[in-house]
Amino acid sequence: MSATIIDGKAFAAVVRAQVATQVAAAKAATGQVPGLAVVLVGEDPASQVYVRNKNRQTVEVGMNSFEHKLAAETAEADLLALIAQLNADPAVDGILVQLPLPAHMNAEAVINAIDSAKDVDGFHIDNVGKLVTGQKAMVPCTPLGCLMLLRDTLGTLEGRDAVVIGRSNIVGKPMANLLLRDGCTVTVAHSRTANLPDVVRRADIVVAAVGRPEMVKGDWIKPGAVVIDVGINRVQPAGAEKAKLVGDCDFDSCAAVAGAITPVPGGVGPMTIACLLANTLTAFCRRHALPEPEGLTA
Ligand SMILES: NC(=O)C1=CN([C@@H]2O[C@H](COP(=O)(O)OP(=O)(O)OC[C@H]3O[C@@H](n4cnc5c(N)ncnc54)[C@H](OP(=O)(O)O)[C@@H]3O)[C@@H](O)[C@H]2O)C=CC1
Ligand SMILES: Nc1nc(=O)c2c([nH]1)NC[C@@H]1CN(c3ccc(C(=O)N[C@@H](CCC(=O)O)C(=O)O)cc3)C=[N+]21
Repeated sequence: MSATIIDGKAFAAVVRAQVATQVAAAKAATGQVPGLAVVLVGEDPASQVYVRNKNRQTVEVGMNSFEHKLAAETAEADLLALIAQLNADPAVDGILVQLPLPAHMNAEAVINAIDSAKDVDGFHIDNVGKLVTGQKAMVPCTPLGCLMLLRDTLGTLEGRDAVVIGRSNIVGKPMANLLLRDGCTVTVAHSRTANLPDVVRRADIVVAAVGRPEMVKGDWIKPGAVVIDVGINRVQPAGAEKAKLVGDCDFDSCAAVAGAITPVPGGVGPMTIACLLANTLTAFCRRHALPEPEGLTA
């Protein structure tokens, strides 16, 4: 194996420590601490794990955490009423509605009902528009975490060829826009892309956000490229009792060729939560007309 392993877990701990320091300073300046409200509709076990982790880490950095659990059959109108209440609550700086929502709800309408200043996921149409046009926005947590890891690994991203595999609104598209803003030449690949391995072979930076276990193989990777694996796939290995977590990249074969690579778990996942806390602090600072948090925004 030749690649450097990018330790997202350790980097995320550094980000959280920076958030904690700046939360303490914000508290000293205002007498208040940032608050994050997380709304979970239904009982998806994976979502429950994330929400529990978010809750614990929010409290650890000195913020208030407000958890709202609603039954899967909750009416959309009731969820919208809760969002209206959180929008109006001065103790709440950030609102995250865990996705996916149950099928009977219109996720777009729900997301756009969140006050865009409190939209710490960066999914509200106003924040998407601001990101694309280069205005100050709330930047989606997973792509922001990937950007931090890439800047730390490579320094400037200017002039690099980047291939993002996946075009979702949550990961692929905002990732592509952030890389474009940092000066990369960006290709966005997806399920209809022709000759995907050849497209990926051009890349100095590969971001895989596909949701297909171990799809990206080592012989797709240009020697020395930086590989960011966003995928979180729970698989059941033959003969093994416990399910395990794998990424969208075949780790061993990619690590043999890449210059640097993120592992799963311990790569992008912990950065997503750290960036959620960073965004909540950013929202608090903007609302209280404090300076932007240092080193925590895109
Ligand atoms: N680490 C973290 O914090 C997070 C991890 N994730 C993980 O990242 C992965 C992607 O998530 P998300 O973006 O929400 O997923 P989506 O399912 O919304 O999007 C997947 C994208 O991959 C593309 N795709 C699917 N199959 C192929 C294929 N065979 N070849 C090329 N492209 C393909 C799809 O193309 P098309 O548009 O044509 O259908 C789509 O654009 C998942 O594993 C998810 O669990 C997600 C969020 C946070
Ligand atoms: N509104 C909304 N915003 C999100 O950001 C959002 C969401 N909905 N729905 C689900 C996805 C997924 N997601 C992850 C967060 C942390 C880890 C994470 O911490 N992963 C650990 C492992 C955790 C484990 O063991 O299961 C790791 O990769 O090391 C993973 C995935 C955020 N998402």
